[in-house]
Amino acid sequence: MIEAYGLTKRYGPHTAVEQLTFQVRPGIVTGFLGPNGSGKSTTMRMILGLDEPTSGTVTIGGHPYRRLPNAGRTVGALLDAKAVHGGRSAHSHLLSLAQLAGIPRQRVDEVLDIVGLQDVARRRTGDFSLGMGQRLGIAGALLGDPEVLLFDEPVNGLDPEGILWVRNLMKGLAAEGRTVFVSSHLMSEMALTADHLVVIGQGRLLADMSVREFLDRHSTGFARVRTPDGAGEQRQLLAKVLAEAGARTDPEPDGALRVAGLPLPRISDLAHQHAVRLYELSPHQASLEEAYMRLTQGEVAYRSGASAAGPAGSPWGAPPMSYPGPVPGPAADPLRAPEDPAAAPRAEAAPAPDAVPHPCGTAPGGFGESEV
Ligand SMILES: Nc1ncnc2c1ncn2[C@@H]1O[C@H](COP(=O)(O)OP(=O)(O)OP(=O)(O)O)[C@@H](O)[C@H]1O
Repeated sequence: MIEAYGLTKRYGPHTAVEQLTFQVRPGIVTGFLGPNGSGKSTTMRMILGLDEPTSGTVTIGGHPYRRLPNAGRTVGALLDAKAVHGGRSAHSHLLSLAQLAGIPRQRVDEVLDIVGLQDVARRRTGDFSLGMGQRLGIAGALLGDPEVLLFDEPVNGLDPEGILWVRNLMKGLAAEGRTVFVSSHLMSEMALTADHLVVIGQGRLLADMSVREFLDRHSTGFARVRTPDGAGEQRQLLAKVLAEAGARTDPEPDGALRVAGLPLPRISDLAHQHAVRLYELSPHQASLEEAYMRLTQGEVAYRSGASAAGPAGSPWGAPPMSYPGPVPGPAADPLRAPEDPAAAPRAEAAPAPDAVPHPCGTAPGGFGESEV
């Protein structure tokens, strides 16, 4: 169990994390969600003893990370998949970590097998793709067969098959009774992976509840209504009538109307009274992604200038970023802001934990350059 109480981190005048109190329980996957710059990595670094809280506490199994007995075996983490010496092979990287933590050599082959890197185990990690690097980072986290696992954006760079694999891995680890805390800015992915959500915005707690409860609380129902003439006169008349009755209406790209604020029978009655024929009248629930966008609206630290006003006719007013839906390419990632050097986390000199490799793959004192 991970427990944070009043966790706060300030960098000079900037508050990165503010009064966070939450628990991460064993046996389930807990998703840690927030837009870019909301404080997820800072929180994870404090959990792992890599950053000192300005105030508040965070413990794993009742101990601060640095006082954990056998931390290297109790906690595994993937923080930054790129934090690997590019000249070393995957095998030698993992072997160094294993040796420092007193983990038997054969475990290296086991974790390489689990993450599917056995065929490239002797290749330079510098030649690895982003996805292979993620798999290597996950292998490092699993090395000590730990009870508590933290993953910071583990699906970054993975293809659909890799994403599915990570999802099943997380669920499997939780099913074994482990504590699994996984950060993401993609609600759609978390909806399929997590049982519980901790959502933050600008360092503050926005939600701490099950995925089901999150949906029930934050998503709103709406109706889709379609007239035979698409965006023609009939639809215009219906939109006017529904708006007069108190509904919010928004045009959908396919010519339908999205109607919120009126029950379906009332929409049907109004259409009938005004002789508007309907080809569709169907109930819908906003997706988890939409619910998340609504919740974090106004909590986005870095926003894209082009889309800051939101799409025309957005049912959510002016969301912090346009959400174009499942479009391939960079636009599919609604919360990724353009590169902002000011937003890049800077390494903070923190006293090294005990002389064991850190679960996120960084070893106190550094590793040698040569193959082991
Ligand atoms: N060492 C640091 N010094 C100063 N500011 C920092 C430092 N580390 C993080 N920050 C700031 O704290 C805020 C939270 O950053 P953090 O990296 O924790 O967010 P995040 O939610 O993990 O973002 P992302 O999803 O982009 O990784 C940001 O405004 C960031 O610029």
